[in-house]
Amino acid sequence: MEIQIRDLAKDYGTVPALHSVDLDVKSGELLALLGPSGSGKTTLLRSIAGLEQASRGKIFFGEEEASATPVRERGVGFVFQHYALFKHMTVAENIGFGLSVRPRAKRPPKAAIRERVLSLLDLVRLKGLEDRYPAQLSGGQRQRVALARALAVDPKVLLLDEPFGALDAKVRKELRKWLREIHEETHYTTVFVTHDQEEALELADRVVVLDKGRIEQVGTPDEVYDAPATPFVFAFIGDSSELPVTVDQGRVWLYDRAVPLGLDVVGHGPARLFVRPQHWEVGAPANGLAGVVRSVLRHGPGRRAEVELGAGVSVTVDVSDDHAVRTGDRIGLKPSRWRLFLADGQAVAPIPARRPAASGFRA
Ligand SMILES: Nc1ncnc2c1ncn2[C@@H]1O[C@H](COP(=O)(O)OP(=O)(O)OP(=O)(O)O)[C@@H](O)[C@H]1O
Repeated sequence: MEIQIRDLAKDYGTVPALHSVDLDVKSGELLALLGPSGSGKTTLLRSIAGLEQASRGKIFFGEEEASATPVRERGVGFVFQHYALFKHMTVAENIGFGLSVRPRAKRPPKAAIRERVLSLLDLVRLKGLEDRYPAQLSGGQRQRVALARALAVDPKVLLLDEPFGALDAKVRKELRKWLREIHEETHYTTVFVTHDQEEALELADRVVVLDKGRIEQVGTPDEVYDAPATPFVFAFIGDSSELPVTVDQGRVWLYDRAVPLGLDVVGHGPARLFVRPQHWEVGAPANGLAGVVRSVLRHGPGRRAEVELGAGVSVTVDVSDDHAVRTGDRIGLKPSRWRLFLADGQAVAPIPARRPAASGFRA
């Protein structure tokens, strides 16, 4: 079931939480809503569910206007971060609940409900735990039950609000893998909210990056990481350094020094240059932007240096172990990949991406 969101806006009194959001969710895809706290992720998800009344705009499930359909009839499966299962019901009763409370005419026979519950238990890898009570499960197991309960009624869309947010890092990682596997098996159209970029990039087919109630970018994990569309997305996803530069006659200047970008750029005026730590080439001071190494710290398998370029500008640089870079050294830096945004937020030139992004320069 595809979802179309058109010009959706939501205000809480005078506080705008969503501004004119347009979004298409493809049938069968796993879409992440990613953004900092207060960016509107939950409001968007709850609006899709019908739990929040939008101030303006429309939502379609397929051809049908969902925004005109009562919540109960939207056919939405919802899993919350703290979805309290019914404590007095067993796992099997919890999962079968949605089916067992259907009106008599639509309610499957008891044996059919039992069969559906057992197959869902199998799907969420909890076979054998059907007679336990929620208090006898771990947090991760409870979220699996919550997902099975949401799936029991065969929803048109599945909505997950920080489903693993309350769990520890190791369990989160396991459940991430598990959710991806379940998605491969079931292909429910799924939208999930997370503020954890690693979770979004690892799990989702596409990521929607939100800030202040607006969509900044929609793209595959590779697209949002390799070719961020806006300065916000570049700064928010992955590590990066930002240099306040000026574009003049095809060259990019950090104050009075030309930044060695290897090609000319189109545009004029103040701009923001973004570079990821792994995209600096380290050489002699005369061979690039000269700077002084202020610190070198271990970072995963390699090392990461803070390099001061002067005038209060520092950048973070990954250095391989065989580079003898030490605190106090003077080195020269050249960006191998970068992205430049003019003051109006437009990208001047794309980063050569692993997966080719739209290429060419802006006129
Ligand atoms: N019931 C409410 N009443 C008033 N303002 C609200 C209400 N719910 C959300 N907001 C405001 O709307 C904006 C978006 O909130 P929302 O919960 O959608 O953000 P979020 O991205 O999900 O944040 P978080 O990651 O912290 O949950 C915020 O400014 C928030 O303070």
